[in-house]
Amino acid sequence: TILTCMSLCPLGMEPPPERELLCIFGTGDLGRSLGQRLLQTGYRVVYGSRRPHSCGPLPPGAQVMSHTEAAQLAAVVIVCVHREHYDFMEEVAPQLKGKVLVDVSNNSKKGLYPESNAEFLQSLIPAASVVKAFNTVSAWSLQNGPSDAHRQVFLCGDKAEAKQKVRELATRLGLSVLDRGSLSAAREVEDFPLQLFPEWRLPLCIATGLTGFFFFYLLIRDIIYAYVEQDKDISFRIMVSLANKVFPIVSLIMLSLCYLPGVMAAILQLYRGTKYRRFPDWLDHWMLCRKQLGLLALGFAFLHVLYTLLIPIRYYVRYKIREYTVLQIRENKTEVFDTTTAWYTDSYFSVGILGFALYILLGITSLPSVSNALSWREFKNVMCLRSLYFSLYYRTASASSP
Ligand SMILES: NC(=O)C1=CN([C@@H]2O[C@H](COP(=O)(O)OP(=O)(O)OC[C@H]3O[C@@H](n4cnc5c(N)ncnc54)[C@H](OP(=O)(O)O)[C@@H]3O)[C@@H](O)[C@H]2O)C=CC1
Ligand SMILES: [Cu+2]
Repeated sequence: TILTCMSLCPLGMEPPPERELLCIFGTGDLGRSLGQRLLQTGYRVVYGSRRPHSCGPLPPGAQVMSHTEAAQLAAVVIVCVHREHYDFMEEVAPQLKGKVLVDVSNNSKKGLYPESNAEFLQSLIPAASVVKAFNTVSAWSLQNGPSDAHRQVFLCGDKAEAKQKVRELATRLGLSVLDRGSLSAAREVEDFPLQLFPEWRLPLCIATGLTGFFFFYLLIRDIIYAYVEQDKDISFRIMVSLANKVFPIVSLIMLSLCYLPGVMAAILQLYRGTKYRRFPDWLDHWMLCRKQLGLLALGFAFLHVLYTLLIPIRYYVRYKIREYTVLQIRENKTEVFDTTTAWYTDSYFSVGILGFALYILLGITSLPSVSNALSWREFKNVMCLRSLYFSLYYRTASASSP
């Protein structure tokens, strides 16, 4: 633990022994942030730029010169330039012979180019050893101290020595390094930053679609129907009552959508008699966004809890209670206390709260850092408990509602 802690803690790192000089091409956002961190770590940094005299403020202590001059000075060159501009590299090629070239670039879309950026760079400068790294860290997080999610650096390259050099560099920066193999893995590594959002897109669309559908359905069924049939205006119910019907419905559907693909995948494997075949694309995609479906379901359940807690302070509810009390007084009647109802409503709330607590527990355990610390059996028990509470909650809920 102490060892990993030290490798993660930038301030606890030893500075490089002989204040090694590194070269960075490009004085843009990433070039500056990376240079600043490297200088803080104890490296010396020289920038290679198209305009060494007018490139704006650079981190204090850094030198700046032309690409050719800068490349000559260092054994490692970090290319912080977009792939579209890589053609300038060919002019620098003679100075890059035998050097380690670090490719940090990302693309804005998948499949934009036939080969990965790193392989493209290697083909431009065959005499250098290209290593892909740092593309998953951001300039922003480098400046503001990387959080856990932005600590991970994926490395790949064909020359072991070159990779080792970059690995050392990343470790000194307080980043954790994962070796992804040879340069042919660069394409996959370049896709990582693009994969952050697609997993949310589908779940968000489903959530919006379901919310919209059930809102309009309930609007017609409850409010417009009452208006047309009985000429009653109960449109104020849209704000709380209607919303509080939509949220739990959407939450439960999303929760089932979160578990359904796992069951379907299991059935498919049993049917095929093997687990060594790919799932159809739609199922694969669905399986990959289960966590997001579950987290959105949790969000909707949370809204449902808030809206339910709000009920007693609503004007409408207070009015109804007062009206009923006055009616009893007028008619000189007394409502008898019904123990069964008391039991029903209390257990309804209590099981609801416990169910929600377990829902949250499930949400927390699905966070990578927590689930890594749990064994599979612990995780499974959390899930079983939760579904037990849910079935209890909805049984009491249906029994207690009029
Ligand atoms: N910003 C980020 O958070 C991250 C960026 N990256 C990758 O890092 C690379 C650089 O990104 P970023 O710093 O944000 O980009 P910027 O646009 O901020 O900077 C790019 C730099 O490239 C140089 N440049 C621009 N055009 C040319 C050209 N025609 N020929 C030679 N050099 C040129 C310029 O430096 P000069 O004027 O000094 O020559 C410029 O400052 C990209 O490949 C990006 O995908 C990867 C991870 C995170
Ligand atoms: Cu409920």
